[in-house]
Amino acid sequence: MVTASAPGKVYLFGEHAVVYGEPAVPCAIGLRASVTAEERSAGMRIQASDLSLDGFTVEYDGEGRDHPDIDVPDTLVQAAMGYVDEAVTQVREAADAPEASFEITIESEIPLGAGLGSSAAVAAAAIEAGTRELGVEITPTEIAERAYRVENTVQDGQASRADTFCSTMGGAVRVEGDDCHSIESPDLPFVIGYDGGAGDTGALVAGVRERRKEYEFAADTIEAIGDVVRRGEQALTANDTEEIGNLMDFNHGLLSALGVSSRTLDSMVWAARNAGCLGAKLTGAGGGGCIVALDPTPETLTALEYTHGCEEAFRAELDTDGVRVESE
Ligand SMILES: Nc1ncnc2c1ncn2[C@@H]1O[C@H](COP(=O)(O)OP(=O)(O)OP(=O)(O)O)[C@@H](O)[C@H]1O
Ligand SMILES: C[C@@](O)(CCO)CC(=O)[O-]
Ligand SMILES: [Mg+2]
Repeated sequence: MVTASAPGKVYLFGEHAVVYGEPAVPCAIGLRASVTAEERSAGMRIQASDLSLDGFTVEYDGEGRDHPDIDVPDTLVQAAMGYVDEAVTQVREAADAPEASFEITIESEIPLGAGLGSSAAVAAAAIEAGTRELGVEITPTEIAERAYRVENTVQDGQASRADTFCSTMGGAVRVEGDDCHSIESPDLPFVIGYDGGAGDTGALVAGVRERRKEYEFAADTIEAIGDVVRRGEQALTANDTEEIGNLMDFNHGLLSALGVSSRTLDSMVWAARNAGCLGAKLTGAGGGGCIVALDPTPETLTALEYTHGCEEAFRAELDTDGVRVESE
């Protein structure tokens, strides 16, 4: 039995545009997803207690699938299982063990579908745990590549390597197409606001694709996000947190124009700005979920705690540890 974990992330800059080849800078944070894999002789069994309030267990054997808790909607089970199914496919391929079956248990501190990269963390941790359980050690680069394939399949062939590379390597990273590397980042005072909701990454990415097809200025907006990221990288190198904040504000406006913000995300962004943060933006796919603000003072955290629509506000720190084995 092997347990591996991987961190969630916030985007300083560049989500969505990164799907079209612009650069992005996500940073891993200290909230992790843990996946335990234990080989079984036949039939997969998956336990994912964070997926619904009551939690549920899914058993399947590759042919059909039944889930004993009949009150869990099929769509939730399907959506939920996509990432795990694909991660298991990657494990079997990496270990050259097409018949391998597992009992998989997922436990996560990362809210689901909220822009903090829960899917990438689950994929990376599942690949590490599953391959190790089969006695195969793969490099972080291969874990990142295989976790990317998981996201790309579930997101209908439209995913970037940003979330999966960041979750696998930890720390701050820069991703542009298939060019992925770790970068130096100052310790930034992240404050996260969470509206308790979620957005479907695949659907939001598809929405941006439609907008981009319909309006050429939406394509320009995506390029403008790329320009913001390039300026953001200079600000990071110069350790200029004020400028990083300004550029995060700009980035949020452009994401809003692409249609991926929401009323509560905007309220939280404005609450943070009114509290005097250095900058604030939605993080991840959007539609609902989390914003990230920079504020070394307690003001933004307090303001978010009193903001209508904000369910939870907390500080987060850059986590330099990527995917790691917890026990074997
Ligand atoms: N704890 C978990 N247990 C099982 N599956 C999970 C868990 N956390 C995430 N997942 C899978 O990831 C999906 C959510 O991924 P999605 O990409 O929509 O959001 P996210 O990764 O949290 O946010 P973003 O991609 O915007 O950063 C869930 O529907 C589920 O399939
Ligand atoms: C919206 C997106 O850019 C980030 C989701 O966390 C999608 C992706 O990069 O695959
Ligand atoms: Mg995701």
